[in-house]
Amino acid sequence: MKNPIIASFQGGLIVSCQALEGEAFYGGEYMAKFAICAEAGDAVGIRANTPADIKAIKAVTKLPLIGLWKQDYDGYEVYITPTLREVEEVIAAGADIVAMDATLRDRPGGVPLQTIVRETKRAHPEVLLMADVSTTEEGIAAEQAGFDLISTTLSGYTPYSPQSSDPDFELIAELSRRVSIPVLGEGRIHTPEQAVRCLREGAFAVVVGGAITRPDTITRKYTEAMAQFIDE
Ligand SMILES: CC(=O)N[C@H](C=O)[C@@H](O)[C@H](O)[C@H](O)COP(=O)(O)O
Repeated sequence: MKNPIIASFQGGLIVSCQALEGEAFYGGEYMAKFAICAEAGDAVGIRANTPADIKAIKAVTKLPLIGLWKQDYDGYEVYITPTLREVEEVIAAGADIVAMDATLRDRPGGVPLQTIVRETKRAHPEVLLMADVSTTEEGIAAEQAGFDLISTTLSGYTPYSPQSSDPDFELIAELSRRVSIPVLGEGRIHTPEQAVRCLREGAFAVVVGGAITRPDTITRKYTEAMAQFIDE
């Protein structure tokens, strides 16, 4: 039988509540408010960055939480939960699922992804692991490595994946055919119609961030469209 958290995601919307340092909404207090709004709007889960935000969100919602910790390491491109240290902190903060970069790129300390997956599963058998990928090959490798879910998070953010301002529907469709674990559509989903298309292409669930939780980006979409009209 499918894990109950995974089963609860089926066909649903997960809202990514993230703001980085320097953004107006930076901080757990604000992210918790976004999570409350997501729950009120019938989202099935939350995705959040940093142990502090994860703790703040867990305090105000019962929704399952996908946690990650973006950390830069000198000389490495991998930044989403790159080492076991971040994995442990994300779990200690209360995440039900840990999302991590599952590309085939080098990781800080030279620790292979398979080792991180194995060690995490050994120490925390109850925690689910989500593979953030940018290509079909990475998704297939992630399933073999023992991940529970795959998300298309990193398509457009690795130099070798398609660079587009829209969701990678092709990747969603291809991965859904090629792996047997759930595939989530994530990344640059701007509209409800695009979220529905992700499901049509085979996505098990959909993760939306900026289009819901980044008011500056949303504002810019309006101002740019209007400025274009004025210029015409
Ligand atoms: C590439 C990367 O670092 N993505 C991050 C992953 O956690 C977040 O910054 C995104 O907001 C999230 O993936 C949702 O995507 P969008 O905000 O486009 O709906």
